[in-house]
Amino acid sequence: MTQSVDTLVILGASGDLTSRLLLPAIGQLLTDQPKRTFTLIGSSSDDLDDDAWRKIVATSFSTVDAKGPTVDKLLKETRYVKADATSADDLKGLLGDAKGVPALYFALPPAVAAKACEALGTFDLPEGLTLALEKPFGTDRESAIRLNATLAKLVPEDQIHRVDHFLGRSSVFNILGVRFANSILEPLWDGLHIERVDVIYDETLALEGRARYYDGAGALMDMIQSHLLQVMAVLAMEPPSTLGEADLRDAKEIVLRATRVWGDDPVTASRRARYAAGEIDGKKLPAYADEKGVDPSRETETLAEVTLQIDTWRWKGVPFTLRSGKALGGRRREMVITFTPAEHIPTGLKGTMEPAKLRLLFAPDSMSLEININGSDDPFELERASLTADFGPGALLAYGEVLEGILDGDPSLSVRADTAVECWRIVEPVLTAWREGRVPLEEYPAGSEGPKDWKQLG
Ligand SMILES: NC(=O)C1=CN([C@@H]2O[C@H](COP(=O)(O)OP(=O)(O)OC[C@H]3O[C@@H](n4cnc5c(N)ncnc54)[C@H](OP(=O)(O)O)[C@@H]3O)[C@@H](O)[C@H]2O)C=CC1
Ligand SMILES: O=C1O[C@H](COP(=O)(O)O)[C@@H](O)[C@H](O)[C@H]1O
Repeated sequence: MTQSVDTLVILGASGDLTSRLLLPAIGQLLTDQPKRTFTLIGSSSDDLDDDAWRKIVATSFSTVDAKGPTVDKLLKETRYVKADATSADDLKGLLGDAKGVPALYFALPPAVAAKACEALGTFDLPEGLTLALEKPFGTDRESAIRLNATLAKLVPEDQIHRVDHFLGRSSVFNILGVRFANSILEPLWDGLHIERVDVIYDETLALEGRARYYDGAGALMDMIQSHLLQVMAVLAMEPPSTLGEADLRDAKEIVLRATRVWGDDPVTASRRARYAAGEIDGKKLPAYADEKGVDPSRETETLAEVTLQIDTWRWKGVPFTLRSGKALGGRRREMVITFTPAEHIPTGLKGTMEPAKLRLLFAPDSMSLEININGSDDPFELERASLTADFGPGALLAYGEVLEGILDGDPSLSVRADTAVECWRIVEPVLTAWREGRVPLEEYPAGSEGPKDWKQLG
């Protein structure tokens, strides 16, 4: 731990991200690493006072059983400042108030965060200021380029953290261990031995009152353009020499630069759908279009699927399909690597001929390698067996890993400027085809597996 930040200012302190994910991660980090000391300031446009804010912090901390003198000290000293994040005067006041080296965490809707960055360019910023921006970074490729240019005028690139909390998930660290700490998988990790790769993140959660943000984003921008492309990059990248910031981020960037929509045809390579009324776990859910704050004419998708190709020797001909959706009947969150079928099964063996599959599951993290083995009764009758292993949950929550990087000035887990633009470049043809109505918006009942005729992945 070489902490470089003295005061963490969260803009958007009254929002969902702050209370549900950031504050619990801070509580856990301080419980796990009690030598850390920093001041926390919460800020948003809401009329809160210090006591109300402390209550929010304490409630979030209690969800992770945060305790110890460092936690108590932070709780006692944390303050709330009402501010408009897009006002230069308010931001100047906030930063002027911060002790030592500050970090600004933009837990704000993306358009508001972009305006806040422009406002920061109108006055002198404190030495060492760190900026942490949430995904989605910008709202399209052009705006991401503009936002990068604005940020580059404010602070050096290594003080900019474009947060993608999936990069802090133990599931992503597990890919690195399984792939690069064994000599049995990496030689098979290419188009000669792998038929397809699917990354699936189906949630049972629905809109959860987030229309203000989600209705302008949808499943493609919310999950695929950011998180799932990052996961795919780690699955597909060349083995890096180290896990240092430059090696890791270069390796991801190279693979993303080679990625494009399968066959350059977004119409056949993508699908979108929106949930209709239904039921999940005995709870009735209204149609997405009827949720509070949703404008149905925007045709925002709540389930998206895109197939990509990676133009490298290693991945020629291998489809990578990324899928994510809300209000689905079951939580299915996994990366599935389907190997090519055996070249020749000796005549005399019968039964299942399915290719081997490696499944890496997100939280709780586990893996299973599904293979064909001889049957227990008849040795000539093949059966399916699964070799499984559980991974530990990791010492820190994903946001704890991310915050640790921010507080210690290590950008390894953050998305680099060029990569943020690349991710928009990859999905842009799909966004355009959808906007032009060239891919129909289908429907699925909440609580189902998605539209009936969609092929099962993995
Ligand atoms: N929620 C989640 O699960 C996740 C969210 N994210 C990202 O985090 C970001 C925030 O999302 P989320 O917390 O869900 O959104 P919310 O709408 O719940 O919260 C947004 C926050 O921003 C504040 N805000 C909006 N405009 C201003 C302004 N001009 N000045 C000051 N404060 C302002 C709001 O305050 P007020 O209510 O007073 O307007 C509120 O505190 C998004 O980019 C999202 O993609 C990323 C991962 C997960
Ligand atoms: O960034 C987001 O991620 C969550 C899913 O991540 P999890 O770690 O909470 O499972 C998703 O629900 C949300 O819509 C999205 O903004």
